[in-house]
Amino acid sequence: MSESSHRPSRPLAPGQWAFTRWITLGRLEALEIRHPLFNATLTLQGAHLVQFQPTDEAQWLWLSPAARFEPGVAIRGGIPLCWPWFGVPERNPPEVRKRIHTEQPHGFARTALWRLEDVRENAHEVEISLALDGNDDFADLWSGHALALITFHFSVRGCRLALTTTNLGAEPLALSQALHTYLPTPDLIRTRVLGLGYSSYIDTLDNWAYTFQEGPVYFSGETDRIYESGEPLTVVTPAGSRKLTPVGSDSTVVWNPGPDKAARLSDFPATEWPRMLCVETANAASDYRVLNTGQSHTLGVLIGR
Ligand SMILES: O=P(O)(O)OC[C@H]1O[C@H](O)[C@H](O)[C@@H](O)[C@@H]1O
Repeated sequence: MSESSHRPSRPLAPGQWAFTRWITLGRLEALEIRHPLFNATLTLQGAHLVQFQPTDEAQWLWLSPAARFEPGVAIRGGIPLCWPWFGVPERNPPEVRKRIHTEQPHGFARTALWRLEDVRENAHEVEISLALDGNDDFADLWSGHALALITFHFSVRGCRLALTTTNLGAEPLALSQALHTYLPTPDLIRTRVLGLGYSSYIDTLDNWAYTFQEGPVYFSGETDRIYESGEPLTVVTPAGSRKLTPVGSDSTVVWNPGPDKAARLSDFPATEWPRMLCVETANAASDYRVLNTGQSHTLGVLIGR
């Protein structure tokens, strides 16, 4: 399929969009939004939000200085979409795992080419929707037939993502997924996540042991946890705070690679781990979802002030 076929079928008359334009980011086709109130960049590959920045503010998302923008390569930073499974296949519930025919983590959506469905703009907001058909094109990786539709809503208040999955297959569909949000911090050790207190989590670094969170989440190095909570969160860093309000989620992944894993990770400078953290709005572990034929589920997050 040629790249241009992913653009809207209507001819792009000059001036059709006031704030959005096509750009090439590395070797990827992308949409750049330059609105008087905010800027954002979104690649067609992965429907990946790379950057979001209200005017005169710092970037709200962390992007690795070593991120690559190449076909088939997951972008390190921004918000990768993990779909239709989260994490390594072998750690997924049997119902999810039985459809997966690869050992690759986090599904195939983050490296697949999505198609642009809609761009809407006004003086206050920009809304962009993209779609991906999870069908036989991915048969070597996964069995299923589902439509993924993501809508990004940008305003000066923040950005809102809504990822709706519809089961188009004849059998019930079990999936896990995450909006894998990378956030910046000037200093991880002085960063905390509020809102996960009094919930249980799976500590994947402690043999997937169930553990109880007493108060705020603090970081001292590598952290990789699946919290059984979809409550609103506040991430407090020395540079300020950010609120994350999940929709359709009862699980939240909190991740930082720490020094050793950072040195092994792709497209991740070894010294960068104290300057980022991931807080991922998820349907992971026992929070996986089952959709009957024709049924939809929306996983979303509002990243706000
Ligand atoms: O390197 P990636 O495939 O992008 O995964 C990055 C990270 O994603 C999630 O946060 C998982 O919980 C981690 O275990 C994983 O290391």
